[in-house]
Amino acid sequence: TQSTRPQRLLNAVQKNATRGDPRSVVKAIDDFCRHKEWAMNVGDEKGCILDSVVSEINPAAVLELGTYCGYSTVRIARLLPPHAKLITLEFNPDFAAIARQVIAWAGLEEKVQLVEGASGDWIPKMKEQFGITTFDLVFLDHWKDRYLPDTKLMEECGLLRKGSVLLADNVICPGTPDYLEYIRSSPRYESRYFKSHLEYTKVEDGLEKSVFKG
Ligand SMILES: O=C(NC/C=C/[C@H]1O[C@@H](n2cnc(C(F)(F)F)c2)[C@H](O)[C@@H]1O)c1cc([N+](=O)[O-])cc(O)c1O
Ligand SMILES: [Mg+2]
Repeated sequence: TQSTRPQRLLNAVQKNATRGDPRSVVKAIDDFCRHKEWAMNVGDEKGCILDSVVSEINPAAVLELGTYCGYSTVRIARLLPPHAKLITLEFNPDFAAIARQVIAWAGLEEKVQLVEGASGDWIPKMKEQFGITTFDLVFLDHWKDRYLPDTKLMEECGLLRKGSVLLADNVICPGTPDYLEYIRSSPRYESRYFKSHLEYTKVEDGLEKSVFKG
């Protein structure tokens, strides 16, 4: 049977990274995607911007929308203080199965809760299911047409507090025009664009960091 790209990415991690060493897992995936097969991880260039935002916030509660193979999950979780929690949502069970193994290889299972399903189903249940009051950081990297509806849903469900940070990948490529329009024109957010490049390419892309004003 043919292997899938996520399976080949996991194989590269298990072959080239050291168990329990998140940095080596991140490097193994970046090397694989740069030299073997491109994959839609946030990547090393935008990943450094992600790292700086995570380190600045030092969040206790993080939500990631779009786990895929777990690359940004590992990038974020490796920087979290003890007892901090990262909940990552993944819709595709095959991707989730790969991501669980990548997260385990990095030795970060304790800090990560991978939840399978749709954002529309899970966002309203975050408080009751996981004892979350509000998220300090949300990383949006899932289907680009879901960024806006899910942001509105998080607002409605009271999951954002004054100072909560939304960090959105791909606001240029593939692009999230309705989300950008909303977040940049809303008086309830202070937004800033971090110009970068689409992972492993020279194409422009960037991250939009938006602070909720409550
Ligand atoms: O399409 C892109 N990303 C879509 C990413 C989608 C990923 O998010 C999951 N998801 C869907 N709903 C949920 C929720 F919320 F329910 F959990 C999670 C999907 O199953 C998939 O693994 C993309 C494309 C390019 N590109 O260059 O084409 C570059 C990138 O960085 C990208 O992120
Ligand atoms: Mg992305």
